[in-house]
Amino acid sequence: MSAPVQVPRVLSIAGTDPTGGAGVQADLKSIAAQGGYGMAVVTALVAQNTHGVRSVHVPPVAFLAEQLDAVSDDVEIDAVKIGMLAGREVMETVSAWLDRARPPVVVLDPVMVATSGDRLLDADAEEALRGLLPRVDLITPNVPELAVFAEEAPATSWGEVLAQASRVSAAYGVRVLAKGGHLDGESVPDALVDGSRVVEFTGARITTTSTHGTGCSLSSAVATIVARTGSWEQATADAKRWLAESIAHGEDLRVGSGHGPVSHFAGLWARGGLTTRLTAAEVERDWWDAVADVRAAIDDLGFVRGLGDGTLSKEAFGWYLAQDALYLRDYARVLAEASRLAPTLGEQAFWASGAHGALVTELALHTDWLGGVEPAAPSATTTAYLDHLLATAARGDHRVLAAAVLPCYWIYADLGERLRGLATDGHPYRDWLLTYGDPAFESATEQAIVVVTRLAAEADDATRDAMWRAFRASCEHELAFFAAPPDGTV
Ligand SMILES: Nc1ncnc2c1ncn2[C@@H]1O[C@H](COP(=O)(O)OP(=O)(O)OP(=O)(O)O)[C@@H](O)[C@H]1O
Ligand SMILES: Cc1ncc(CO)c(N)n1
Repeated sequence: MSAPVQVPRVLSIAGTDPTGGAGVQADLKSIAAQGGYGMAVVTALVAQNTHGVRSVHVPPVAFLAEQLDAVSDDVEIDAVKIGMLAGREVMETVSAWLDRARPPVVVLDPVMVATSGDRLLDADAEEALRGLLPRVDLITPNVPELAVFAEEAPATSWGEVLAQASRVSAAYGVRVLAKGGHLDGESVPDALVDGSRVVEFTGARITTTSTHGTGCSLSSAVATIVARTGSWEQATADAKRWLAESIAHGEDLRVGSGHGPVSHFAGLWARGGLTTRLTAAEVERDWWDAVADVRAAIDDLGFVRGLGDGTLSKEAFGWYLAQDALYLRDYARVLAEASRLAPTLGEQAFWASGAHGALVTELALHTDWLGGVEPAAPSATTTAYLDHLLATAARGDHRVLAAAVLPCYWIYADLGERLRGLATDGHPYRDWLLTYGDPAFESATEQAIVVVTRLAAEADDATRDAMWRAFRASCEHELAFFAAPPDGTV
Protein backbone atom coordinates (compact mmCIF):
# COMPACT_ATOMS: atom_id res chain seq x y z
CA MET A 1 0.00 0.00 0.00
CA SER A 2 1.30 3.48 -0.80
CA ALA A 3 1.14 6.53 1.47
CA PRO A 4 -2.37 7.74 2.38
CA VAL A 5 -3.80 10.36 0.01
CA GLN A 6 -6.27 13.10 0.83
CA VAL A 7 -8.61 12.56 -2.12
CA PRO A 8 -7.92 9.02 -3.36
CA ARG A 9 -8.51 8.32 -7.03
CA VAL A 10 -10.56 5.14 -6.98
CA LEU A 11 -11.44 3.04 -10.02
CA SER A 12 -14.50 0.81 -10.06
CA ILE A 13 -14.37 -2.06 -12.54
CA ALA A 14 -17.91 -3.41 -12.53
CA GLY A 15 -21.24 -3.90 -14.24
CA THR A 16 -24.02 -1.35 -14.43
CA ASP A 17 -27.34 -0.88 -12.69
CA PRO A 18 -29.51 1.60 -14.57
CA THR A 19 -31.60 2.19 -11.45
CA GLY A 20 -28.46 3.46 -9.72
CA GLY A 21 -28.47 1.22 -6.65
CA ALA A 22 -25.77 -1.33 -7.45
CA GLY A 23 -22.76 -1.82 -9.73
CA VAL A 24 -20.67 1.13 -10.94
CA GLN A 25 -23.44 3.57 -10.13
CA ALA A 26 -23.42 2.54 -6.46
CA ASP A 27 -19.63 2.42 -6.46
CA LEU A 28 -19.28 6.00 -7.70
CA LYS A 29 -21.69 7.25 -5.05
CA SER A 30 -19.93 5.28 -2.31
CA ILE A 31 -16.49 6.51 -3.37
CA ALA A 32 -17.73 10.12 -3.37
CA ALA A 33 -19.47 9.65 -0.01
CA GLN A 34 -16.10 8.58 1.45
CA GLY A 35 -14.22 11.57 0.04
CA GLY A 36 -12.71 9.86 -3.01
CA TYR A 37 -12.63 10.72 -6.69
CA GLY A 38 -14.58 8.00 -8.47
CA MET A 39 -13.78 6.53 -11.88
CA ALA A 40 -15.50 3.61 -13.60
CA VAL A 41 -14.74 1.04 -16.27
CA VAL A 42 -17.83 -0.94 -17.26
CA THR A 43 -17.40 -4.70 -17.63
CA ALA A 44 -21.02 -5.45 -18.52
CA LEU A 45 -24.21 -3.56 -19.23
CA VAL A 46 -26.94 -5.03 -17.08
CA ALA A 47 -30.66 -4.53 -17.67
CA GLN A 48 -31.84 -4.67 -14.06
CA ASN A 49 -33.97 -2.87 -11.53
CA THR A 50 -34.91 -3.27 -7.88
CA HIS A 51 -36.66 -6.54 -8.73
CA GLY A 52 -33.79 -8.30 -10.43
CA VAL A 53 -31.63 -8.82 -13.50
CA ARG A 54 -33.31 -9.10 -16.93
CA SER A 55 -30.32 -9.48 -19.21
CA VAL A 56 -26.61 -8.83 -19.46
CA HIS A 57 -24.62 -7.48 -22.41
CA VAL A 58 -20.87 -8.02 -22.27
CA PRO A 59 -18.90 -5.76 -24.63
CA PRO A 60 -15.82 -7.26 -26.35
CA VAL A 61 -12.95 -7.72 -23.90
CA ALA A 62 -10.58 -5.87 -26.24
CA PHE A 63 -12.69 -2.80 -25.57
CA LEU A 64 -12.58 -3.48 -21.81
CA ALA A 65 -8.78 -3.51 -22.04
CA GLU A 66 -8.88 -0.21 -23.96
CA GLN A 67 -11.00 1.41 -21.25
CA LEU A 68 -8.69 0.16 -18.50
CA ASP A 69 -5.55 1.34 -20.28
CA ALA A 70 -7.13 4.71 -21.06
CA VAL A 71 -7.48 5.26 -17.32
CA SER A 72 -4.14 3.89 -16.15
CA ASP A 73 -2.13 5.51 -18.97
CA ASP A 74 -3.24 8.88 -17.69
CA VAL A 75 -4.41 8.76 -14.08
CA GLU A 76 -2.52 7.67 -10.98
CA ILE A 77 -4.85 5.17 -9.35
CA ASP A 78 -4.89 4.93 -5.55
CA ALA A 79 -7.35 2.05 -5.24
CA VAL A 80 -9.36 -0.34 -7.40
CA LYS A 81 -12.67 -1.94 -6.55
CA ILE A 82 -13.63 -4.88 -8.75
CA GLY A 83 -17.26 -5.98 -8.96
CA MET A 84 -19.12 -8.02 -11.55
CA LEU A 85 -16.84 -9.83 -13.99
CA ALA A 86 -18.99 -11.70 -16.48
CA GLY A 87 -16.93 -14.69 -17.52
CA ARG A 88 -13.43 -16.04 -17.84
CA GLU A 89 -12.31 -13.71 -20.65
CA VAL A 90 -13.31 -10.64 -18.69
CA MET A 91 -11.46 -11.91 -15.62
CA GLU A 92 -8.33 -12.66 -17.59
CA THR A 93 -8.44 -9.21 -19.18
CA VAL A 94 -8.72 -7.54 -15.77
CA SER A 95 -6.02 -9.81 -14.38
CA ALA A 96 -3.60 -8.89 -17.17
CA TRP A 97 -4.35 -5.21 -16.65
CA LEU A 98 -3.69 -5.52 -12.88
CA ASP A 99 -0.27 -6.95 -13.79
CA ARG A 100 0.39 -3.96 -16.08
CA ALA A 101 -1.01 -1.18 -13.91
CA ARG A 102 -0.14 -2.54 -10.45
CA PRO A 103 -2.60 -0.39 -8.46
CA PRO A 104 -1.60 -0.15 -4.78
CA VAL A 105 -4.97 -1.26 -3.34
CA VAL A 106 -7.25 -3.85 -4.94
CA VAL A 107 -10.58 -4.86 -3.38
CA LEU A 108 -12.56 -7.63 -5.07
CA ASP A 109 -16.27 -8.02 -4.41
CA PRO A 110 -16.78 -11.45 -5.94
CA VAL A 111 -20.22 -11.00 -7.45
CA MET A 112 -21.08 -14.56 -8.36
CA VAL A 113 -24.16 -15.61 -6.46
CA ALA A 114 -27.35 -13.61 -6.96
CA THR A 115 -29.51 -12.64 -3.99
CA SER A 116 -31.88 -15.38 -5.20
CA GLY A 117 -29.08 -17.88 -4.54
CA ASP A 118 -28.48 -18.63 -8.22
CA ARG A 119 -24.89 -19.04 -9.32
CA LEU A 120 -24.06 -16.34 -11.87
CA LEU A 121 -20.77 -17.86 -12.99
CA ASP A 122 -19.99 -21.24 -14.49
CA ALA A 123 -17.27 -23.44 -12.96
CA ASP A 124 -14.78 -22.26 -15.58
CA ALA A 125 -15.30 -18.61 -14.60
CA GLU A 126 -15.10 -19.44 -10.90
CA GLU A 127 -11.70 -20.94 -11.57
CA ALA A 128 -10.60 -17.77 -13.41
CA LEU A 129 -11.83 -15.67 -10.48
CA ARG A 130 -9.60 -17.68 -8.13
CA GLY A 131 -6.75 -16.86 -10.50
CA LEU A 132 -7.28 -13.17 -9.74
CA LEU A 133 -6.70 -13.57 -6.01
CA PRO A 134 -2.88 -13.25 -6.01
CA ARG A 135 -3.39 -9.71 -7.39
CA VAL A 136 -6.00 -8.77 -4.78
CA ASP A 137 -5.58 -7.30 -1.27
CA LEU A 138 -9.09 -7.92 0.03
CA ILE A 139 -12.07 -10.01 -1.03
CA THR A 140 -15.53 -9.25 0.33
CA PRO A 141 -17.61 -12.43 -0.17
CA ASN A 142 -21.08 -12.96 1.28
CA VAL A 143 -21.85 -16.37 2.79
CA PRO A 144 -22.54 -18.27 -0.47
CA GLU A 145 -19.59 -16.62 -2.25
CA LEU A 146 -17.24 -17.54 0.58
CA ALA A 147 -18.40 -21.15 0.21
CA VAL A 148 -17.46 -21.10 -3.48
CA PHE A 149 -13.90 -19.97 -2.66
CA ALA A 150 -13.69 -22.58 0.10
CA GLU A 151 -15.16 -25.23 -2.20
CA GLU A 152 -17.36 -26.24 0.72
CA ALA A 153 -21.05 -26.02 1.58
CA PRO A 154 -22.26 -22.55 2.68
CA ALA A 155 -21.73 -21.83 6.38
CA THR A 156 -24.87 -21.79 8.50
CA SER A 157 -23.50 -20.08 11.62
CA TRP A 158 -21.20 -17.12 12.24
CA GLY A 159 -18.61 -19.43 13.79
CA GLU A 160 -18.56 -21.51 10.60
CA VAL A 161 -18.21 -18.33 8.51
CA LEU A 162 -15.13 -17.27 10.51
CA ALA A 163 -13.55 -20.71 10.24
CA GLN A 164 -14.23 -20.87 6.51
CA ALA A 165 -12.88 -17.33 5.99
CA SER A 166 -9.65 -18.28 7.81
CA ARG A 167 -9.20 -21.29 5.55
CA VAL A 168 -9.82 -19.19 2.42
CA SER A 169 -7.46 -16.47 3.64
CA ALA A 170 -4.70 -19.00 4.35
CA ALA A 171 -5.23 -20.94 1.12
CA TYR A 172 -5.09 -17.91 -1.15
CA GLY A 173 -2.95 -15.57 0.95
CA VAL A 174 -5.63 -12.89 0.75
CA ARG A 175 -7.43 -10.76 3.36
CA VAL A 176 -11.11 -11.66 3.63
CA LEU A 177 -13.93 -9.38 4.73
CA ALA A 178 -16.48 -12.05 5.64
CA LYS A 179 -20.08 -10.78 5.73
CA GLY A 180 -22.77 -12.30 7.88
CA GLY A 181 -25.68 -10.41 6.33
CA HIS A 182 -27.07 -13.58 4.77
CA LEU A 183 -27.35 -15.42 8.11
CA ASP A 184 -30.57 -15.13 10.10
CA GLY A 185 -30.54 -13.15 13.29
CA GLU A 186 -30.82 -9.77 14.92
CA SER A 187 -27.23 -8.84 14.22
CA VAL A 188 -25.26 -8.48 10.97
CA PRO A 189 -21.67 -9.32 11.90
CA ASP A 190 -18.70 -8.78 9.58
CA ALA A 191 -15.10 -9.86 10.14
CA LEU A 192 -11.75 -8.94 8.69
CA VAL A 193 -9.83 -12.19 8.46
CA ASP A 194 -6.14 -12.33 7.68
CA GLY A 195 -4.98 -15.92 8.14
CA SER A 196 -5.59 -16.69 11.79
CA ARG A 197 -6.03 -13.02 12.73
CA VAL A 198 -9.72 -12.12 13.02
CA VAL A 199 -11.20 -8.70 13.80
CA GLU A 200 -14.97 -8.66 14.17
CA PHE A 201 -17.37 -5.78 13.54
CA THR A 202 -20.88 -6.02 14.89
CA GLY A 203 -23.98 -4.24 13.72
CA ALA A 204 -27.72 -4.42 14.33
CA ARG A 205 -29.89 -5.70 11.49
CA ILE A 206 -32.06 -2.90 10.12
CA THR A 207 -35.58 -3.88 9.09
CA THR A 208 -35.89 -2.54 5.57
CA THR A 209 -36.27 -3.58 1.94
CA SER A 210 -33.44 -1.20 0.94
CA THR A 211 -30.53 -3.61 0.73
CA HIS A 212 -29.90 -3.63 -3.03
CA GLY A 213 -26.23 -2.94 -3.72
CA THR A 214 -25.03 -3.14 -0.10
CA GLY A 215 -22.13 -5.40 -1.10
CA CYS A 216 -21.05 -3.06 -3.93
CA SER A 217 -21.33 -0.04 -1.66
CA LEU A 218 -19.41 -1.60 1.23
CA SER A 219 -16.50 -2.79 -0.91
CA SER A 220 -16.00 0.52 -2.74
CA ALA A 221 -16.25 2.44 0.54
CA VAL A 222 -13.58 0.20 2.10
CA ALA A 223 -11.29 0.66 -0.94
CA THR A 224 -11.64 4.44 -0.69
CA ILE A 225 -11.12 4.71 3.06
CA VAL A 226 -8.13 2.39 3.02
CA ALA A 227 -6.48 4.57 0.35
CA ARG A 228 -7.19 7.60 2.52
CA THR A 229 -6.12 6.19 5.89
CA GLY A 230 -3.90 3.17 5.21
CA SER A 231 -5.83 1.08 7.75
CA TRP A 232 -8.01 -1.93 6.78
CA GLU A 233 -9.58 -2.03 10.24
CA GLN A 234 -10.51 1.62 10.24
CA ALA A 235 -11.78 1.33 6.68
CA THR A 236 -14.03 -1.59 7.58
CA ALA A 237 -15.36 -0.01 10.77
CA ASP A 238 -16.02 3.37 9.11
CA ALA A 239 -17.55 1.85 5.98
CA LYS A 240 -19.89 -0.36 8.02
CA ARG A 241 -21.04 2.54 10.21
CA TRP A 242 -21.63 4.71 7.11
CA LEU A 243 -23.46 1.87 5.31
CA ALA A 244 -25.80 1.27 8.28
CA GLU A 245 -26.96 4.90 8.17
CA SER A 246 -27.29 4.70 4.37
CA ILE A 247 -29.38 1.50 4.62
CA ALA A 248 -31.57 3.04 7.34
CA HIS A 249 -32.41 5.96 5.01
CA GLY A 250 -32.81 3.91 1.81
CA GLU A 251 -36.62 3.93 1.90
CA ASP A 252 -36.64 7.77 2.01
CA LEU A 253 -35.51 7.69 -1.63
CA ARG A 254 -38.67 5.91 -2.88
CA VAL A 255 -36.83 4.25 -5.75
CA GLY A 256 -38.55 1.17 -7.18
CA SER A 257 -40.97 -1.28 -5.63
CA GLY A 258 -38.58 -4.18 -5.03
CA HIS A 259 -35.34 -4.16 -3.03
CA GLY A 260 -34.51 -0.47 -3.20
CA PRO A 261 -31.13 1.25 -3.09
CA VAL A 262 -29.41 2.62 -0.01
CA SER A 263 -29.14 6.38 0.47
CA HIS A 264 -25.40 6.86 -0.01
CA PHE A 265 -25.36 10.51 1.06
CA ALA A 266 -27.90 10.36 3.90
CA GLY A 267 -25.30 11.30 6.53
CA LEU A 268 -23.82 14.06 4.40
CA TRP A 269 -27.24 15.49 3.60
CA ALA A 270 -28.23 15.42 7.25
CA ARG A 271 -25.05 16.80 8.78
CA GLY A 272 -23.09 18.45 5.94
CA GLY A 273 -26.02 20.54 4.75
CA LEU A 274 -27.05 21.17 1.18
CA THR A 275 -26.34 24.86 0.91
CA THR A 276 -23.00 25.83 -0.55
CA ARG A 277 -21.20 27.65 2.23
CA LEU A 278 -19.47 30.97 1.66
CA THR A 279 -15.70 30.82 1.25
CA ALA A 280 -13.42 32.94 3.44
CA ALA A 281 -12.75 35.18 0.41
CA GLU A 282 -16.49 35.69 -0.11
CA VAL A 283 -16.98 36.55 3.58
CA GLU A 284 -14.17 39.12 3.28
CA ARG A 285 -15.74 40.75 0.22
CA ASP A 286 -19.33 40.59 1.54
CA TRP A 287 -18.58 42.03 4.97
CA TRP A 288 -16.39 44.81 3.57
CA ASP A 289 -19.05 45.72 0.99
CA ALA A 290 -21.77 45.63 3.65
CA VAL A 291 -19.98 48.29 5.73
CA ALA A 292 -19.31 50.56 2.73
CA ASP A 293 -21.83 53.04 4.17
CA VAL A 294 -19.94 53.22 7.48
CA ARG A 295 -16.60 53.60 5.68
CA ALA A 296 -17.93 56.39 3.47
CA ALA A 297 -19.34 58.17 6.54
CA ILE A 298 -15.92 57.96 8.26
CA ASP A 299 -14.19 59.43 5.19
CA ASP A 300 -16.71 62.27 5.20
CA LEU A 301 -16.11 63.34 8.80
CA GLY A 302 -14.57 66.76 9.36
CA PHE A 303 -12.25 65.12 11.91
CA VAL A 304 -10.87 62.64 9.39
CA ARG A 305 -10.55 65.22 6.60
CA GLY A 306 -8.78 67.60 9.00
CA LEU A 307 -6.48 64.80 10.15
CA GLY A 308 -5.51 64.08 6.56
CA ASP A 309 -4.89 67.62 5.39
CA GLY A 310 -3.42 68.73 8.72
CA THR A 311 -6.05 71.39 9.39
CA LEU A 312 -7.46 69.60 12.48
CA SER A 313 -6.98 71.66 15.65
CA LYS A 314 -4.56 70.39 18.30
CA GLU A 315 -7.43 70.48 20.82
CA ALA A 316 -9.61 68.21 18.76
CA PHE A 317 -6.73 65.81 18.08
CA GLY A 318 -5.67 65.84 21.76
CA TRP A 319 -9.24 65.08 22.84
CA TYR A 320 -9.42 62.19 20.43
CA LEU A 321 -6.02 60.85 21.47
CA ALA A 322 -6.86 61.02 25.20
CA GLN A 323 -10.03 59.01 24.56
CA ASP A 324 -8.09 56.59 22.39
CA ALA A 325 -5.51 56.08 25.14
CA LEU A 326 -8.33 55.11 27.51
CA TYR A 327 -9.78 52.90 24.80
CA LEU A 328 -6.49 51.08 24.10
CA ARG A 329 -6.06 49.86 27.69
CA ASP A 330 -9.36 47.95 27.66
CA TYR A 331 -9.03 47.03 23.99
CA ALA A 332 -5.74 45.31 24.89
CA ARG A 333 -7.58 43.44 27.66
CA VAL A 334 -10.17 42.30 25.11
CA LEU A 335 -7.41 41.09 22.75
CA ALA A 336 -5.79 39.25 25.69
CA GLU A 337 -9.16 37.55 26.27
CA ALA A 338 -9.33 36.63 22.57
CA SER A 339 -5.88 35.10 23.02
CA ARG A 340 -7.02 33.22 26.12
CA LEU A 341 -10.06 31.81 24.27
CA ALA A 342 -8.27 31.00 20.99
CA PRO A 343 -8.28 27.27 20.19
CA THR A 344 -5.08 27.17 18.15
CA LEU A 345 -1.54 28.17 19.06
CA GLY A 346 -1.36 30.43 15.99
CA GLU A 347 -4.47 32.40 16.95
CA GLN A 348 -3.47 32.53 20.61
CA ALA A 349 -0.09 34.03 19.69
CA PHE A 350 -1.62 36.37 17.13
CA TRP A 351 -4.12 37.99 19.52
CA ALA A 352 -1.49 38.17 22.29
CA SER A 353 0.82 40.05 19.94
CA GLY A 354 -2.10 42.36 19.08
CA ALA A 355 -2.59 43.10 22.77
CA HIS A 356 1.10 43.84 23.12
CA GLY A 357 1.09 46.05 20.02
CA ALA A 358 -1.86 48.08 21.33
CA LEU A 359 -0.12 48.69 24.67
CA VAL A 360 3.38 49.31 23.39
CA THR A 361 3.37 50.60 19.81
CA GLU A 362 0.04 52.39 19.70
CA LEU A 363 -0.05 53.70 23.23
CA ALA A 364 3.51 55.06 22.94
CA LEU A 365 2.28 57.46 20.28
CA HIS A 366 -0.43 58.71 22.61
CA THR A 367 1.85 59.07 25.63
CA ASP A 368 4.39 61.05 23.57
CA TRP A 369 1.77 63.41 22.25
CA LEU A 370 -0.12 63.82 25.50
CA GLY A 371 3.18 64.45 27.32
CA GLY A 372 2.35 62.31 30.31
CA VAL A 373 -0.90 64.18 31.06
CA GLU A 374 -3.41 61.75 32.59
CA PRO A 375 -6.31 61.29 30.16
CA ALA A 376 -9.78 62.50 31.09
CA ALA A 377 -12.65 60.16 31.93
CA PRO A 378 -13.98 58.05 29.04
CA SER A 379 -16.70 59.73 26.98
CA ALA A 380 -20.09 58.09 26.44
CA THR A 381 -18.90 57.05 22.95
CA THR A 382 -15.70 55.45 24.26
CA THR A 383 -17.67 53.67 26.98
CA ALA A 384 -20.23 52.37 24.48
CA TYR A 385 -17.55 50.93 22.19
CA LEU A 386 -15.67 49.29 25.07
CA ASP A 387 -18.88 47.90 26.56
CA HIS A 388 -19.65 46.23 23.23
CA LEU A 389 -16.17 44.64 23.11
CA LEU A 390 -16.11 43.67 26.79
CA ALA A 391 -19.61 42.18 26.63
CA THR A 392 -18.66 40.18 23.52
CA ALA A 393 -15.56 38.93 25.35
CA ALA A 394 -17.66 38.03 28.38
CA ARG A 395 -20.05 35.94 26.27
CA GLY A 396 -17.04 33.74 25.59
CA ASP A 397 -17.30 32.76 21.90
CA HIS A 398 -13.85 33.42 20.48
CA ARG A 399 -15.21 33.55 16.92
CA VAL A 400 -17.66 36.36 17.68
CA LEU A 401 -15.00 38.15 19.71
CA ALA A 402 -12.51 37.89 16.85
CA ALA A 403 -15.13 39.41 14.50
CA ALA A 404 -15.78 42.21 17.00
CA VAL A 405 -12.12 43.27 17.14
CA LEU A 406 -11.52 42.99 13.37
CA PRO A 407 -12.70 46.56 12.54
CA CYS A 408 -10.08 47.93 14.96
CA TYR A 409 -7.52 46.56 12.52
CA TRP A 410 -9.32 46.77 9.22
CA ILE A 411 -10.87 50.27 9.42
CA TYR A 412 -7.62 51.76 10.75
CA ALA A 413 -5.39 49.99 8.22
CA ASP A 414 -7.68 51.06 5.38
CA LEU A 415 -7.68 54.65 6.59
CA GLY A 416 -3.93 54.51 7.24
CA GLU A 417 -3.23 53.25 3.74
CA ARG A 418 -5.02 56.25 2.21
CA LEU A 419 -3.76 58.86 4.68
CA ARG A 420 -0.13 57.66 4.59
CA GLY A 421 0.42 59.48 1.28
CA LEU A 422 -0.49 62.77 2.98
CA ALA A 423 2.18 62.40 5.72
CA THR A 424 4.53 65.06 4.34
CA ASP A 425 7.50 66.40 6.30
CA GLY A 426 6.15 68.87 8.80
CA HIS A 427 2.60 67.46 8.73
CA PRO A 428 1.34 68.00 12.32
CA TYR A 429 -0.08 64.46 12.57
CA ARG A 430 2.64 62.71 10.62
CA ASP A 431 3.43 60.10 13.33
CA TRP A 432 -0.21 59.13 13.68
CA LEU A 433 -0.64 58.77 9.90
CA LEU A 434 2.51 56.65 9.66
CA THR A 435 1.63 54.31 12.58
CA TYR A 436 -1.55 53.06 10.94
CA GLY A 437 -0.09 53.18 7.45
CA ASP A 438 2.84 51.03 8.61
CA PRO A 439 3.47 47.78 6.67
CA ALA A 440 3.65 45.84 9.97
CA PHE A 441 0.16 47.04 10.91
CA GLU A 442 -1.03 46.24 7.40
CA SER A 443 0.31 42.70 7.69
CA ALA A 444 -1.28 42.22 11.15
CA THR A 445 -4.54 43.39 9.59
CA GLU A 446 -4.21 40.86 6.75
CA GLN A 447 -3.69 38.12 9.33
CA ALA A 448 -6.70 39.24 11.36
CA ILE A 449 -8.82 39.17 8.18
CA VAL A 450 -7.59 35.65 7.35
CA VAL A 451 -8.32 34.37 10.87
CA VAL A 452 -11.80 35.90 11.14
CA THR A 453 -13.05 35.16 7.62
CA ARG A 454 -11.88 31.54 7.90
CA LEU A 455 -13.72 31.18 11.22
CA ALA A 456 -16.82 32.72 9.60
CA ALA A 457 -16.62 30.40 6.58
CA GLU A 458 -16.42 27.37 8.87
CA ALA A 459 -19.07 28.53 11.36
CA ASP A 460 -22.71 27.43 11.45
CA ASP A 461 -25.23 30.01 10.18
CA ALA A 462 -26.20 31.31 13.62
CA THR A 463 -22.60 31.85 14.69
CA ARG A 464 -21.64 33.49 11.40
CA ASP A 465 -24.61 35.82 11.79
CA ALA A 466 -23.54 36.72 15.35
CA MET A 467 -20.01 37.32 14.02
CA TRP A 468 -21.32 39.61 11.30
CA ARG A 469 -23.45 41.60 13.77
CA ALA A 470 -20.51 42.02 16.15
CA PHE A 471 -18.33 43.14 13.23
CA ARG A 472 -20.90 45.64 11.94
CA ALA A 473 -21.47 47.02 15.46
CA SER A 474 -17.73 47.62 15.91
CA CYS A 475 -17.56 49.41 12.55
CA GLU A 476 -20.37 51.70 13.69
CA HIS A 477 -18.55 52.33 17.00
CA GLU A 478 -15.43 53.24 15.00
CA LEU A 479 -17.48 55.82 13.09
CA ALA A 480 -18.94 57.21 16.33
CA PHE A 481 -15.45 57.35 17.85
CA PHE A 482 -14.14 59.50 14.98
CA ALA A 483 -17.28 61.63 15.08
CA ALA A 484 -17.07 62.29 18.84
CA PRO A 485 -14.18 64.83 19.13
CA PRO A 486 -15.31 68.45 19.33
CA ASP A 487 -15.28 70.23 15.98
CA GLY A 488 -12.34 72.37 15.34
CA THR A 489 -9.84 73.13 12.66
CA VAL A 490 -6.92 75.53 12.80
N1 LIG B 1 -30.57 -5.25 6.95
C1 LIG B 1 -29.31 -4.85 7.19
N2 LIG B 1 -29.04 -4.09 8.26
C2 LIG B 1 -27.78 -3.67 8.50
N3 LIG B 1 -26.74 -3.98 7.75
C3 LIG B 1 -26.93 -4.74 6.66
C4 LIG B 1 -28.23 -5.22 6.32
N4 LIG B 1 -28.10 -5.95 5.18
C5 LIG B 1 -26.81 -5.92 4.83
N5 LIG B 1 -26.09 -5.20 5.71
C6 LIG B 1 -24.66 -4.94 5.65
O1 LIG B 1 -24.31 -4.64 4.32
C7 LIG B 1 -23.04 -5.20 4.01
C8 LIG B 1 -23.17 -6.07 2.79
O2 LIG B 1 -23.68 -7.29 3.24
P1 LIG B 1 -24.35 -8.44 2.40
O3 LIG B 1 -24.05 -9.67 3.15
O4 LIG B 1 -25.77 -8.08 2.15
O5 LIG B 1 -23.51 -8.39 1.07
P2 LIG B 1 -23.86 -8.87 -0.35
O6 LIG B 1 -24.79 -10.01 -0.32
O7 LIG B 1 -22.59 -9.04 -1.05
O8 LIG B 1 -24.64 -7.61 -0.89
P3 LIG B 1 -25.45 -7.46 -2.28
O9 LIG B 1 -26.89 -7.52 -1.88
O10 LIG B 1 -25.09 -6.12 -2.77
O11 LIG B 1 -25.01 -8.58 -3.16
C9 LIG B 1 -22.57 -5.94 5.26
O12 LIG B 1 -21.69 -5.11 6.01
C10 LIG B 1 -23.85 -6.17 6.01
O13 LIG B 1 -23.62 -6.23 7.40
C1 LIG C 1 -23.81 -4.64 -11.88
C2 LIG C 1 -24.10 -5.26 -10.57
N1 LIG C 1 -23.09 -5.60 -9.77
C3 LIG C 1 -23.34 -6.14 -8.56
C4 LIG C 1 -24.62 -6.37 -8.14
C5 LIG C 1 -24.90 -7.01 -6.80
O1 LIG C 1 -25.58 -6.19 -5.97
C6 LIG C 1 -25.67 -6.01 -9.02
N2 LIG C 1 -26.96 -6.18 -8.69
N3 LIG C 1 -25.38 -5.45 -10.21
